[in-house]
Amino acid sequence: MRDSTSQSPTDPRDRLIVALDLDEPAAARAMVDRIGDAATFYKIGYRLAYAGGLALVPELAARGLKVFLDLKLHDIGNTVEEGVRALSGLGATFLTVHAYPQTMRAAVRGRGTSSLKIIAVTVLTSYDEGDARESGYALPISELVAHRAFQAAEAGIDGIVCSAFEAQAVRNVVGPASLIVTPGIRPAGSDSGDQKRVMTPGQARAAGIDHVVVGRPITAAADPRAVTQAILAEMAAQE
Ligand SMILES: O=C(O)c1cc(=O)[nH]c(=O)n1[C@@H]1O[C@H](COP(=O)(O)O)[C@@H](O)[C@H]1O
Repeated sequence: MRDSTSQSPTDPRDRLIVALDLDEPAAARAMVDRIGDAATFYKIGYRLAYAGGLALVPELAARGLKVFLDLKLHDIGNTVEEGVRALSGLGATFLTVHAYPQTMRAAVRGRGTSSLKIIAVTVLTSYDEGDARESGYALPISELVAHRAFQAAEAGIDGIVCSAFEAQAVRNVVGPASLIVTPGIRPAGSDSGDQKRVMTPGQARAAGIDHVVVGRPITAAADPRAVTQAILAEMAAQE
């Protein structure tokens, strides 16, 4: 399997990003403590960020953990650029923006020389072809994702969020140095919820992704640490 990406994780635990989609920082801290050293990379989305969770970014970073700040920014260029600039010193490793050319170029300018990696969200994993058509897109999802991945590469973006179904096509477009991050990941037998383009951790790894994002299957589990370890073991079996 392809595994020569220059930015690909060296610690296998970094391949799994646990989405801390919880109501408050105290709940997120408790979840991080329960998972313990099984996970090294956490995602803070806007549910938690708007409830005081931005303060967790430097806090988790100071504990040696990596943070994916998933704010999915999209606005006029100046607002995105200055917003990214304001976020770039927090200590996050990844920040998401929507994959629109103006937005992506502005985010790259705002990131400047900081080590923050800008990750572009192509087509949400909760969308199927009908949802994309309803939103006014005539292209099939696979083509829309590839189109946006191409534009992301042109804009100097560091990585792509897509579903694992599009991972190989995206790799062909962005090359080996770009990161591919896939949510919509479900261990076999677990509830898909609102996700529509879904793969298992092992299938995603075999498809050449760099990182999977998993939230509810871990955070809603009776034993989040055990589920985390099982997902990592399933991915390691594909190495
Ligand atoms: O940018 C993301 O992280 C994201 C993009 C996408 O296309 N689909 C998607 O599910 N996500 C996020 O990934 C996480 C998936 O959570 P679960 O469905 O609970 O595993 C959520 O925090 C979503 O906001």
